[in-house]
Amino acid sequence: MRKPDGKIVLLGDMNVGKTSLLQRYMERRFPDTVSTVGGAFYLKQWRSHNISIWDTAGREQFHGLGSMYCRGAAAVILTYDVNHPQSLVELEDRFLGLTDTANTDCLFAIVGNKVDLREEGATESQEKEGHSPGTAGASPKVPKHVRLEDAMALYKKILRYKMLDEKDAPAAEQMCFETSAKTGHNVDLLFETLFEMVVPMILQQRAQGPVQTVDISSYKPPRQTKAGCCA
Ligand SMILES: Nc1nc2c(ncn2[C@@H]2O[C@H](COP(=O)(O)OP(=O)(O)OP(=O)(O)O)[C@@H](O)[C@H]2O)c(=O)[nH]1
Ligand SMILES: [Mg+2]
Repeated sequence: MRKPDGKIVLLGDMNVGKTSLLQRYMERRFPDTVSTVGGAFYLKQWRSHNISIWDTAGREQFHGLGSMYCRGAAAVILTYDVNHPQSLVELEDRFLGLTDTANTDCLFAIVGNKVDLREEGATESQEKEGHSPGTAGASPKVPKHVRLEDAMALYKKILRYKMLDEKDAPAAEQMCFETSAKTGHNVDLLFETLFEMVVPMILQQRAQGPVQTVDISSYKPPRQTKAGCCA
């Protein structure tokens, strides 16, 4: 097997559809999945480059592995479920910190998956209320879904967290996607946009030295201090 030239990592809460997105893209299907244990990766040849795409486990018990998988990443796909606003909150609270080990010029994509369910839900509730799809005038409700603007706001927050100038980074409109692993909506667009952005980084990395790779055998769980936590 050839050594990967660059790395992309999928992060996000359990059940948001990381594995399904990757399988939709790589295998062109939407199979039943089981919750990921640890992590797994696919190798994608894009032009003359090999890009590894790492699928990680969203389950809390594997959280410690996340930063190891992100080491040396050229891009991170932060994934949430558009039907679960909390999954977007978790990206900031639980997953963003894991990306500190990624490349300093790491790209971030924010991906709201399962849009097919949102569309299905909207049609059902419109039917219940006697509206045909697309009819205006439904009573205002507390939003049950994540709006794309919320994802874009998070993207801008991430740039600030990484101390990147908005002018130098790709625009939020370009890096925030809404997808469906079930229907395939925007899945190719997501991965291929990132590949196109990652290739110049690979060329730059090559000029600078070898790519960092993940060595699972070297992972050591964090040592517990007596006090249980440290400042
Ligand atoms: N309707 C719909 N269901 C989806 C979509 N993507 C994933 N699912 C379903 O959501 C469930 C979880 O999907 P996974 O891909 O296993 O989620 P995950 O993020 O990899 O979860 P962990 O491995 O536990 O972190 C499965 O039942 C999928 O079939 C989607 O776009 N639409
Ligand atoms: Mg998974």
